[in-house]
Amino acid sequence: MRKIVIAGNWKMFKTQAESENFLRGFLPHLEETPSEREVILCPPFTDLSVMSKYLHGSRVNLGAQNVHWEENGAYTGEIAAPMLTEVGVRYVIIGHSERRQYFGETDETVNLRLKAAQKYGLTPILCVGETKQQRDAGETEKLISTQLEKDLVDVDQTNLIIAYEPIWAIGTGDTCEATEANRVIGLIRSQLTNPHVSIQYGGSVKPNNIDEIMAQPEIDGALVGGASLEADSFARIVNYQ
Ligand SMILES: O=C(CO)COP(=O)(O)O
Repeated sequence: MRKIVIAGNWKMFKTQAESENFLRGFLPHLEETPSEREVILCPPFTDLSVMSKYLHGSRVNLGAQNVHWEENGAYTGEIAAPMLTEVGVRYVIIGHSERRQYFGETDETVNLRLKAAQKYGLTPILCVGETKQQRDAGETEKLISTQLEKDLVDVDQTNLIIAYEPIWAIGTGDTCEATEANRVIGLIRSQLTNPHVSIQYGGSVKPNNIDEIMAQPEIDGALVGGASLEADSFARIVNYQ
């Protein structure tokens, strides 16, 4: 069975006080959320500890936005898996296009991070997706196939979530057509050895398009940026019809 997974990626937004304020507004909405839906929030590192305490006993799980492959060491600015698990983190986004684009993330380092996350019991959310230029050149399938091939070397597919995030749809309001996202996600699934991996769509997911996205047979959830920053809007997404 493929699990439905709705995750909010807060990127570099929200102080601790703002994160608590969000939870005050968001948690009451979850009374309406079907129990089989997994709800995850991925805030900045500094919010994790305070949110973990606030979320104690709630059904919301915490995710981080990155993890290093070593257990500790001289890696200024990085974070290690045991530091995350100690504060209650269960998931971690790896290989987001913003990491690949601005911070030198490569398929090789993505692969190292995936394996390290799993070693310490975290479930990685691996992001893949093409640029506008690659899409226009007809290279979408090839690009994603190469990313998967390189990123998933020796990765355990029984503890993995994948997010298809076309880069041109991120933060642009220019959502990928639901049927097209469904098609690409079907292709991603055909390249996996485990048919039960949940595959999310990400890129301008909003309250007004979530129902159509989730109606697609191949799409198992959403990775939401901007629309996860506001309690009412993320609640509407989590409580899609
Ligand atoms: O990058 C994303 C989630 O990881 C998507 O961001 P937006 O929902 O703001 O387009």
